[in-house]
Amino acid sequence: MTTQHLIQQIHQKQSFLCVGLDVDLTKIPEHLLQYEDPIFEFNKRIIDVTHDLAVSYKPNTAFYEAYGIKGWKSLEKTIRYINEKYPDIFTIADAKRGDIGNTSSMYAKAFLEDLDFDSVTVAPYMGKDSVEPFLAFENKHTIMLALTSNEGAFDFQTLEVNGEELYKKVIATSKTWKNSQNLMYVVGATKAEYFSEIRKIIPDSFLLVPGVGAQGGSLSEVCCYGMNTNVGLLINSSRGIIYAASGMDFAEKARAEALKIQQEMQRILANR
Ligand SMILES: O=C(O)c1cc(=O)[nH]c(=O)n1[C@@H]1O[C@H](COP(=O)(O)O)[C@@H](O)[C@H]1O
Repeated sequence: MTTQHLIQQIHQKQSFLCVGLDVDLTKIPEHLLQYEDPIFEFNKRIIDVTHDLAVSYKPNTAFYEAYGIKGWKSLEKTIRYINEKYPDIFTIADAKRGDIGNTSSMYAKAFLEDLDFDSVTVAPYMGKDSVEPFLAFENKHTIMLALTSNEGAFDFQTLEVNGEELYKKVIATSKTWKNSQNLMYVVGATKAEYFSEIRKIIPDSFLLVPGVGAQGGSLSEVCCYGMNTNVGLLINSSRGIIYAASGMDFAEKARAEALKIQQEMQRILANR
């Protein structure tokens, strides 16, 4: 999907919500466990009730890999379902990959070609040659960790290196890589006060922003400091939406949570 298409979807739906499909079999409604593929059944229901409120879905691959080959099959069925039924949705494989070049090429093929996601998350620790293989795919996007939502972000990312914080150096350097126009960046919603500084380095890039909902980040603060003229934000909530309830009404409750966020987004878009 092109960035232009994503922007168009954001305006059409008045939403920049990304629903995180982090499915844990111990948390899904019991009545779904009788199906052959409970994870897929859960996802299908969540997707069907939120697709008009969200522009993106982000399965975190850990939640599928944890169930071995069955989990991988559920992931495959989920992405095929979205691509066939809701082709205007921007899909993110949250896999946080990155390795020496030839290995990264294989990771990129797995997620961007075989599974046909629109994007994949990568960790930048191994540098240029570990990220560039992902950037080679036309109309696909590589979402690189910049400043993460967790406490451990302060262990390395904010350390000063030659007078500059490491995360800033990483972002600025990534702009010099081949096909860097295909880069987006992860910035945690729990770090709203950093967005202005980040926007000075990458004013036009899309930012994937996890950390609202269960991690307590503020949507309005993130928008205040992080939004650009194209909106430029995809705000992710996983647990806050998909586990809104665990009974027979889980899908309606998930929709109600997604609707709350979408309505707040609509208000923010109208007032900017
Ligand atoms: O890359 C991510 O998506 C990510 C980066 C980050 O800094 N923090 C973060 O929480 N995430 C992911 O975003 C999702 C957040 O889930 P909830 O906290 O349940 O909304 C999980 O899949 C995390 O792995």
